[in-house]
Amino acid sequence: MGTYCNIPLRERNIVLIGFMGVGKTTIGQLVAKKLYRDFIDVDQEIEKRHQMSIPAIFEQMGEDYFRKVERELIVDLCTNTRLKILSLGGGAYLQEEVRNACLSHCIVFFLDLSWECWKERLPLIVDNRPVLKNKTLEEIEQLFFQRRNAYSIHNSRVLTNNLDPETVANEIVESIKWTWEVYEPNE
Ligand SMILES: Nc1ncnc2c1ncn2[C@@H]1O[C@H](COP(=O)(O)OP(=O)(O)OP(=O)(O)O)[C@@H](O)[C@H]1O
Ligand SMILES: O=C(O)C1=C[C@@H](O)[C@@H](O)[C@H](O)C1
Ligand SMILES: [Mg+2]
Repeated sequence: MGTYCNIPLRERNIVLIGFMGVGKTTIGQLVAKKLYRDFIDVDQEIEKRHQMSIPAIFEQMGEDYFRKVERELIVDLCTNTRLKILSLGGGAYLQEEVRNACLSHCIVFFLDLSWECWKERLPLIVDNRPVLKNKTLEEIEQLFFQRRNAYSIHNSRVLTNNLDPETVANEIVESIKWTWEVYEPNE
């Protein structure tokens, strides 16, 4: 765990990363409840601040604008808040500045899912994820594997294949409590 960070482990934000639809929003909410912490979903926060849906922001303001807003919000949350559960949008972690902010201030969990399992999720999410719009399944598969390079830089990975959200959330909570106990045991 980064020794250059002076925030106690127990106070660091917990960040969930991973491809669209792996469950960052669903599972982040559950983790927050279980740890009695505030939950912030970066996509939802951007929608709230703009009073617009993500697809509308992409359409009317463009992806570059969205990425800038996303980056600035995440860097701000990582730098200026503690004790939160943060679920990122699926593409946020592709930005180096986002990775650096998350890795230097927070504990980063990569929610992983096999391509075979992910494909079954596609119908649930395809309508409101602009990045998937007009892409063939082959193109989405390419994106899925390309993005793994960025997601592979994390503190902890949870493989979620065939696990329900509750089970994944419990695994994350156990893992984080283990980390706290090992690195910062209570007196
Ligand atoms: N472990 C799971 N098992 C089955 N379905 C799940 C699981 N986790 C999430 N889902 C379902 O998959 C869909 C996408 O989940 P969710 O919105 O949490 O993904 P996400 O990672 O936040 O996506 P995005 O990157 O686009 O924000 C939802 O319909 C959710 O109910
Ligand atoms: O993976 C992506 O690039 C995205 C994922 C969503 O969470 C949203 O942030 C948006 O639809 C872009
Ligand atoms: Mg989400």
